[in-house]
Amino acid sequence: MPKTLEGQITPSYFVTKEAPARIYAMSRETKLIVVVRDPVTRAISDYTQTLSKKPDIPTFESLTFKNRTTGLIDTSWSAVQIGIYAKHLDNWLQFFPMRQILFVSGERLISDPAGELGRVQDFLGLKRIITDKHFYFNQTKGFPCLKKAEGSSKPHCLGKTKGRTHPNIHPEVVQRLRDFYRPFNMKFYQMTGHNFGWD
Ligand SMILES: Nc1ncnc2c1ncn2[C@@H]1O[C@H](COP(=O)(O)OS(=O)(=O)O)[C@@H](OP(=O)(O)O)[C@H]1O
Repeated sequence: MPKTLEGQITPSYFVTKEAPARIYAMSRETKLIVVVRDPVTRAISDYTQTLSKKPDIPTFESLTFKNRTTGLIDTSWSAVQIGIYAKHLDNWLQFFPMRQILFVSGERLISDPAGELGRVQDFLGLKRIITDKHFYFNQTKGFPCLKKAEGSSKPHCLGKTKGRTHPNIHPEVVQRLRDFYRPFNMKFYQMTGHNFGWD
């Protein structure tokens, strides 16, 4: 019988302080896959998702800053906090070696899904079964879609909650966030040995 791999997906694992110790206690051989994207876009996407559920929340700008005049960023706001990848990774590296962690680029998952999934398959020790021929780019959605969904002859695209239009954020605020994340991004590139090109 072929060996099977079991997996579980939860976006909050990566940023949960207790998660590495708990997973390590369960199985120290576990392979970890994390999808990361530009933390600034991630924060805006996060805010957009919350806004779609709670339209009355304050503006992105007012949540970003502790003090708008000094430009002091509120790092306790989860949309900001989650994007400090180097800090979260540090926590995982107390338990797991880098070779057991794969970071998938969210940007490349859109521009080159087969390439990125090639890395995932290699990391999991699987044959490269998913390739370019499984995808087509849907211009309307702005995302790649599967030519055929599993067990079906029909295409499959991501659901309508993906690719929500992000609100326009003042360029000054975006720039301030870019400056804030830069040192953490550099540290993250160093730790992973991979330049994600977010600057
Ligand atoms: N497969 C794949 N490839 C590329 N990008 C993807 C993919 N799946 C989800 N996304 C984008 O991730 C953002 C958060 O998605 P979700 O709404 O699914 O978030 S959550 O997992 O429910 O928290 C959201 O980003 P934005 O659309 O830019 O806001 C999703 O579009």
